[in-house]
Amino acid sequence: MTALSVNLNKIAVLRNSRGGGEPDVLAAGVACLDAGAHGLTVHPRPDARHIRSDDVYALGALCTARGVEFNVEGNPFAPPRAGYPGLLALCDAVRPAQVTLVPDDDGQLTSDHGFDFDRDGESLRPLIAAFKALGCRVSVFVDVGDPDVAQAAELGANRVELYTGPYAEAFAAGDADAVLRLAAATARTAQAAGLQVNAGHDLNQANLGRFLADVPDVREVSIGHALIGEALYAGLAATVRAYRHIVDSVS
Ligand SMILES: CC(=O)[C@@H](O)[C@H](O)COP(=O)(O)O
Ligand SMILES: NCC(=O)COP(=O)(O)O
Repeated sequence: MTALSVNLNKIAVLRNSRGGGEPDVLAAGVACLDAGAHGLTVHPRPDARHIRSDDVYALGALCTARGVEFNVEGNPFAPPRAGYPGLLALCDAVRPAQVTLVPDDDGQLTSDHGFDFDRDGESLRPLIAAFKALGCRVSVFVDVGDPDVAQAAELGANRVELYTGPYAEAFAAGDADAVLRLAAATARTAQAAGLQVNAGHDLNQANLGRFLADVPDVREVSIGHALIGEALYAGLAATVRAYRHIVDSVS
C-alpha cells in the first residue's frame, strides 16, 4: 500500500502573505486527515518563508492525537537561527514518526536534487543516528538513477525518497518512459539493500498513477504544491456560489 502524506507548505505560504492566521494551517491539516490522508508533511525552511516552528509543534500534536504519521523534511546541516531552532531540535521537541533529510542550500527556491553520498555520507552518518535515537524513521532524499543509493542503508537510513521532479517534467513533455525505468531500477536497488522507498516532488493527479504503476512498492508519496493548486480549482466554483448566495440573499 502507498500512503498519501499531504504537504501543507503552500497553505502556510498563503497565510504568511498577509500575516494573521488565515488560511489556518492546522485546520487544513485536520481537513486533509478527515478526507483520508494517511499523514501530513511539512518542510520548515530556515528562512521561515512558509511553515514555521509553531506550525511544526501544532501539527505534530495533531498527528500524535490522530495516530497518523507526521513527516518533517529539512536540511540537517542548516544551522539554527532566529525563528528556526534547527531540524534536530525541532524533531527533538515534536518526535515526528518520520524525518526526511533533504540537501537544500540556504535560500533555494525548492528542493531540486538528492544527496551526494560520496561528499555528505560521513557527515550524515551521526545525524541519521541522532534522529533515530529520537525515535524517528529516517528517510533521505535521493536522485533517480543515483548509483550510490544503497549507501543510504549503510549510513543507517530506513528509507529513501526518490526526487520525482525530473519525472514530472518528463511526464508533462510526454516522454516519461526512460525516467520511469530508471526510477524503478533505483527503487529495486534501494530495496535490495534493505531500504523502503518513498517518492515526492511535483507529483499530481495526472502523473501519480503512472509512477506508482511502474515503480515497485512505493511506501509513501508526499504531495503539496500540485495538490493545493488542484484543491483551489476543485473548490472555487462551490465557494463562488456560496458568496453569490450571501450577496443575493441581502440585495
Ligand atoms: C523535499 C521535497 O521534495 C520538496 O518538495 C519540498 O518538501 C517542497 O518544499 P517547498 O514547498 O518549500 O518547495
Ligand atoms: N517530499 C515532497 C513533498 O513533500 C511535496 O512536494 P511538492 O508536491 O510540493 O512538490
